[in-house]
This record gives sequence, C-alpha cells and structure tokens, in this order.
Amino acid sequence: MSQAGAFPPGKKITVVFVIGGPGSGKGTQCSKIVRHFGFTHLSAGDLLRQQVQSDTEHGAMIKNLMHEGKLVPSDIIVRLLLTAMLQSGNDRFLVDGFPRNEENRRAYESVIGIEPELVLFIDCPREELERRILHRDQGRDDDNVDTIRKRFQVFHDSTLPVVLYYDRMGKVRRVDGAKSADAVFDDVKAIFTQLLTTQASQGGNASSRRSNPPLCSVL
Ligand SMILES: Nc1ncnc2c1ncn2[C@@H]1O[C@H](COP(=O)(O)OP(=O)(O)OP(=O)(O)O)[C@@H](O)[C@H]1O
Ligand SMILES: Nc1ccn([C@@H]2O[C@H](COP(=O)(O)O)[C@@H](O)[C@H]2O)c(=O)n1
Ligand SMILES: [Mg+2]
Repeated sequence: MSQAGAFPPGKKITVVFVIGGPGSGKGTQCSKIVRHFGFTHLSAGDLLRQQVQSDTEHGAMIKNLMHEGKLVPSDIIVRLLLTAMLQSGNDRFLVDGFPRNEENRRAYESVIGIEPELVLFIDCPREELERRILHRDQGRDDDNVDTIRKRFQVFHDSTLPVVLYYDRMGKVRRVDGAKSADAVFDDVKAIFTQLLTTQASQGGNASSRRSNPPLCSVL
C-alpha cells in the first residue's frame, strides 16, 4: 500500500542519523536523547532483530546475514524504518546504525528523502569497542569474537565512507565515545540543544524534506 503523503506536507520532520562502530554507545546515547529531547529512537539493528524473532518472510535470511556481520539489503531496512516512522506519530527521529553503506544512503534518499539535520558520529577506539561488546551480555548472536571482527571490517570499509560523505556536507558532529556514557552525553546534549534552538529560531516549520517524496516505490 502506498504511504505517499503520510507525512503532512509542510510539517518539519527532523531526522538525525547516529553512526559509530559496533559497541560505540549508539543505543546508550539514543536512550538519553529520547528522555531529554523527545525524539523517537529507531535502531536499524533492533528492527531487524524483531524481524528475526517474529519469523517473518525475510527472518531467516536476516538472521544469517547478521550472524555473519554482513549488511541486510537496503530495501528491507528502509521499509522497516519508514513503517516505524509513520507509526510513531512523532516528528523527531534518531536513526541508529543507519546508513551503514552507500546503498543504505541512496535507498533512504530515494524512498524517504528527508535530509538528516545532522549525523552524530560516536568515535571510539577499536580495543574499547571490543571490550564493551564482549562484556555486553545481552544474548546477541553477533556478539562473539568472529562476528565482531567482521562487523569492524564492514564499519571500516563501508560505513566510514558514508560518514565522510556527510562530513563533506558539513553535517557530521563527532563526539569522543571513549569517555563515560554521562560525559559523552554532555557533549551530545550540547549538539542537540544547539540544533533545536536553531530550529526554534527559524520558526520550526521550514522543511528540508523533498516536496513529493517517492514513498511508494518499495511499499
Ligand atoms: N561511554 C561508555 N562507556 C562505557 N561503556 C559504555 C559506554 N556507552 C555504552 N557502554 C556500554 O557498552 C555496550 C555497548 O553499548 P551500546 O549497546 O549502546 O552500543 P551500540 O553502539 O548500540 O552497539 P551496537 O552497534 O553493537 O548495537 C553496552 O554494554 C553499554 O552499556
Ligand atoms: N543499516 C543496518 C543496520 C544493521 N544491520 C545488521 O544488523 C547488525 C546489528 O546492527 P547494530 O546496529 O544493532 O549493531 C549489523 O551487524 C548488520 O548485520 C544492517 O544490515 N544494516
Ligand atoms: Mg545498538
């Protein structure tokens, strides 16, 4: 079914991409941002894990790819993100763990087309990331030494180039993810306070969204 027009025209929709290596604290910081700033948190990884748990059409394929630390086809993720955005009724979204590669970025642009206000990049050394993941203990199938190595490789080869793409557009805000979670959030809070203050001073209804997004092309 077409979802075209589901975002009211003229209404400002704020999207922030949250990117960082595996275990950098994306989910941790997103929870804090939700509490302080009223965003809806959409974790691409969580949406995929729900598909696996619900044993949906693509569940088995997604499970295998995640176990291998590989990326799931972009059309699947973008459809999940769009559905979650529309269902939320909110107009502020944190998109965690996305885009992970150039294909994700292009699929998002062509299907959803809401330009991110900024890209929060949580930067953290690899040794610290590995330590955190191996201590996380949330029963994730991909939190093992073999898969972690593959996830790092994907991050380096496919995700960092996307960060660089947005950096060239002046959209990246880097924070030092090696600090304590509260200290990282002090930096994150300053970034979001500035974003929302700027938006408020601009009237809050200027839209960076395409006027006629091709929402129906994958639905
Ligand atoms: N700044 C921090 N300092 C120390 N530990 C942290 C920090 N931020 C998060 N953690 C812990 O590190 C682990 C990974 O954090 P989190 O799940 O938020 O990362 P993530 O970027 O969402 O990871 P993934 O990409 O694997 O989903 C968790 O156990 C979390 O409690
Ligand atoms: N854009 C994305 C995001 C995630 N995946 C897959 O999910 C795994 C876990 O992601 P987290 O963000 O929760 O760490 C990831 O390793 C990929 O297999 C994806 O394909 N595309
Ligand atoms: Mg996470």
